[in-house]
Amino acid sequence: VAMAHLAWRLAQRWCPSSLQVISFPVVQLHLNRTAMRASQKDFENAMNQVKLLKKDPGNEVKLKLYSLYKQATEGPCNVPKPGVFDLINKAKWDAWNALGSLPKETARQNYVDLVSSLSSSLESSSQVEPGTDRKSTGYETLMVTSEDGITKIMLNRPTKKNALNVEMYHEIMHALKAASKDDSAITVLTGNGDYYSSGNDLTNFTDIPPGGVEEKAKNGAILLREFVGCFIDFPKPLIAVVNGPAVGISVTLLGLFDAVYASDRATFHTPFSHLGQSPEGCSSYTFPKIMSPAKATEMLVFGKKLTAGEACAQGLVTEVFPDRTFQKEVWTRLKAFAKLPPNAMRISKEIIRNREKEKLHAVNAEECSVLQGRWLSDECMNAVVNFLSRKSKL
Ligand SMILES: CCCCCCCCCC/C=C\CC(=O)SCCNC(=O)CCNC(=O)[C@H](O)C(C)(C)COP(=O)(O)OP(=O)(O)OC[C@H]1O[C@@H](n2cnc3c(N)ncnc32)[C@H](O)[C@@H]1OP(=O)(O)O
Repeated sequence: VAMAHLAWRLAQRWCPSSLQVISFPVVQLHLNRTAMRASQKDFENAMNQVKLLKKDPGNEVKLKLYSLYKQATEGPCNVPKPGVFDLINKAKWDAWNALGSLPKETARQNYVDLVSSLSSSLESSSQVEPGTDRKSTGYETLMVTSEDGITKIMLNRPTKKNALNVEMYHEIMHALKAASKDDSAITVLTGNGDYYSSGNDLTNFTDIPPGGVEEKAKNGAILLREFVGCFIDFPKPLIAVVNGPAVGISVTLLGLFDAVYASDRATFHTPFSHLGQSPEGCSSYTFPKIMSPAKATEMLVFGKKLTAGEACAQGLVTEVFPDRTFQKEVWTRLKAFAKLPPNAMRISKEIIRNREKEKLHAVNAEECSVLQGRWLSDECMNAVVNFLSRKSKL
């Protein structure tokens, strides 16, 4: 009752009034501006401008910016509606959904107009972090930067140990697609804070759609398959900089990276059986190949946690560095790699990956289908409930 009361009070504060205000000016802008078209460059400039605003424009404007950004980049909202208790994501979903079938170009123009009006009304700073060529904004759960020929995708939910919520899955896919087309030579995935990532956000299981848990599991499997597919198909050298402990899907995906550098503080843990789940990220195929079937079984079936040294000895990690010098040593090395001829690196990766691609996609499909069933099992549901009610941690 207390939860419902709290949710209702928060919903009153957040949603109905702000959403009416959100949708109306957007429609007006649409009518007034149909003749104008913002270019992709204008849109990118506007995204950078938002980052430079010194004053917080407030939640209502941020919701507008968010919805226009999503509409401009992904088109009409067609993702499942978050549950009533997931207030923030629900407010964002409502804002995006309120844009209906507004064309992408118009959303892009409206975004540019809104940012321009904010920039003139709020003081903005023209200072860019020194040495930063480009900073991608518009991400809620990531920090994406590009400099020295390296696009860095940093998982940015440090207070949740960089657990992957549904939004983060989508944003990583988006960032990978953008990185595959930008002018960087290599791409890096890393974590902000003390963890690399604690894996799938277990609250992903809580907002049940009208179609019930079956629909939730089906949507989860579709999302997971698409997500892992982006790693299989990523065309440039992809490097993991594992700054701290890694759990679940953040570990299994490492088998699809081209190099993995780890701090000696990192650990590698895939407690799938403890969670009533089964391996994903193609690990049922890559891990036995990388480390032998028996060692893979210890990790994937018995949930044995490896130190960074052990993971390196078994081939999952390329090299381990002392935590004290980790960042300096790794980035020095990556900057040198990024100076190599990018087309040669891309073609060499293609030759290595192409032999396996079909197999990897087939494995991915099978793993997702098995997991879809697992998510409906009592074993899995009990494990999630135990974590969420704080009865158990890893
Ligand atoms: C059916 C729909 C699915 C939709 C999604 C589809 C794709 C899914 C595909 C992948 C499926 C599974 C693969 C996996 O990744 S399985 C692994 C899942 N991860 C875990 O089980 C880790 C759970 N976390 C912990 O055990 C501990 O938090 C920790 C990582 C050992 C850290 O312990 P700590 O004591 O140092 O810190 P703690 O206080 O617990 O954490 C700080 C806050 O962060 C929250 N948090 C951490 N990890 C997660 C997580 N994985 N999910 C959700 N929340 C997490 C934690 O609750 C704390 O929050 P708060 O401060 O209490 O608010």
